[in-house]
Amino acid sequence: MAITVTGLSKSFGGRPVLRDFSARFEEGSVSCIFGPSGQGKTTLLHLLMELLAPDGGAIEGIGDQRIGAVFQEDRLCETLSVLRNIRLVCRKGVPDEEILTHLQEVGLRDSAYKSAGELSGGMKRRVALVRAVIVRPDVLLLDEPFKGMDAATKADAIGYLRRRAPKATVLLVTHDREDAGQLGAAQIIELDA
Ligand SMILES: Nc1ncnc2c1ncn2[C@@H]1O[C@H](COP(=O)(O)OP(=O)(O)OP(=O)(O)O)[C@@H](O)[C@H]1O
Repeated sequence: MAITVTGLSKSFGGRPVLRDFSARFEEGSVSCIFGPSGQGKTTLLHLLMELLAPDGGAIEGIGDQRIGAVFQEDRLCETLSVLRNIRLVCRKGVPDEEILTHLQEVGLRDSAYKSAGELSGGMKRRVALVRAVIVRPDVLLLDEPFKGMDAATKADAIGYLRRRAPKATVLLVTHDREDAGQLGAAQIIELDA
């Protein structure tokens, strides 16, 4: 189902962050969201996830869909192993082997039994990406998911995303213009003042 956003507005402490923002995200499409720091990219994702309420406007088409998210922060349980972090979002009965296969695809199989807190920044991002993708989401909301990854690791992560979530509606917040081409983005949204 397509997601439609109409006339969305949000202010914090009287300062407008989003003003009359409208967009349509077609089912199964990739949209990249660019814009300088502080222009409301993360806020937009939080509104779509209903972590924030808008001051005005409407969001339609997302309510019944399964959402996977990579937040701007990793939001991992640092003392739990990588495997356990991912298991937290999986249904009962998902075998370890399935989780390990996902981890292998992003180059993390050898880190499966390490505590999340021991990983580098780019490794944590990949764990967060697997955690978002493994639930087979209809909608993927990704806030700078490739932060801290070198070019080769990022290429692997993009390949993983395209292979494992080919039908998801993807909204990707990024500062890297090349991501749009690599992900075959159908739409580019510029948020700026
Ligand atoms: N919960 C909040 N309370 C108060 N102000 C907030 C809150 N969330 C965001 N803001 C403010 O809203 C503005 C937009 O923040 P947001 O994180 O959406 O920007 P962004 O475009 O994602 O930036 P960046 O590229 O730096 O991640 C910022 O000025 C931020 O300080």
